[in-house]
Amino acid sequence: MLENNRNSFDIAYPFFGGYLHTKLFSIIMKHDICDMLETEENGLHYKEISKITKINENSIYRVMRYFIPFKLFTEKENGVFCKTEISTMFSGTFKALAKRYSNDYNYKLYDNIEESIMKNVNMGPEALGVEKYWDSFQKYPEYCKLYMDSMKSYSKLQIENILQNVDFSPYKSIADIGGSHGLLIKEILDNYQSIAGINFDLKCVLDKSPLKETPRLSLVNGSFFDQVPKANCFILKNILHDWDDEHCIKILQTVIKSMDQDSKIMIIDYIIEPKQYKTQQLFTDIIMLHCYNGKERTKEDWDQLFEKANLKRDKIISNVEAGCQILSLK
Ligand SMILES: C[S@@+](CC[C@H](N)C(=O)[O-])C[C@H]1O[C@@H](n2cnc3c(N)ncnc32)[C@H](O)[C@@H]1O
Repeated sequence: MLENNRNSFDIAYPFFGGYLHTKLFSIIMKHDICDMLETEENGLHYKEISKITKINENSIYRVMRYFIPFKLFTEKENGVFCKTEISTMFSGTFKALAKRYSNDYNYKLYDNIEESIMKNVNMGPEALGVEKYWDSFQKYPEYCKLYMDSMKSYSKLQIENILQNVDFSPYKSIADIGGSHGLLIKEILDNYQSIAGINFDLKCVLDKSPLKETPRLSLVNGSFFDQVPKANCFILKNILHDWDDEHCIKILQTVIKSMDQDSKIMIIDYIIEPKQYKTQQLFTDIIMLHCYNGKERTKEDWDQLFEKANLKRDKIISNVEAGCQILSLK
């Protein structure tokens, strides 16, 4: 009976306790506590953690202990906390994503999510006091940095897979439209010595990127609603899901103007499969609604969009880690 009760609580807790859980997790991430714990064997006493972070001894002990059932830490001996597979993840691959999503800006951003859901309109920017989500980057440069770092680490999860699945050799020039940190185009150029690349994004984003121009890499700023540079291949990775169909068509039309006869557009985004829902896709679908009026799309949604933009889908290359690729022809 007791076990049953515990199980029921474990199931029920994330539904009503998620806010507290993530708020506590944000303290762990803000103070880089996962990084402090060296190995799964050698831990750190909570009094040491308290000294480094300046968090009260008693309360940091209770916060660390809180996360033990969630396997974020283990407590080897009284008061000594050690790393686990999960905290290793949060000091590596998922560090930047976790920092961004558990950050105070995100709490501010989601404060009015109920309004977005009630109206099916993106009210997120209003919560941040800006007209469009992208304007928040100018207003809060430190949030822009968190965002870029998170997109970079998310991209790292995708890039290896993209390079394995896509042959870029037919193209002389590739423009990554909304390329942000520029990690993808840099990797493509490193792998294909004959290709010239362009990383295209808003000025405020490129100004923050450590990426530098090289003889084969140009950095071009501007808006994809106005004009994009000419290229043989245009990559739109995690771009169209940020926008409703009407804006996607405008973006695609801008790209079409810069295409020549043989140019291709490569869209790298999710494809929702109704009978195989994935947590990650449905999570970002809600973010898209609240922040941008965008959405994650099914294959049918994509095809309808392409039809409206006068584009024909060439092929779906493959399902990859954290994304899907679709090739479109003009
Ligand atoms: C979700 S991020 C994707 C970044 C990158 N492609 C990736 O997959 O990591 C969307 C990008 O679109 C850019 N963006 C938003 N509005 C834009 C506009 N009007 N013109 C050009 N880029 C824009 C943002 O600055 C951001 O870098």
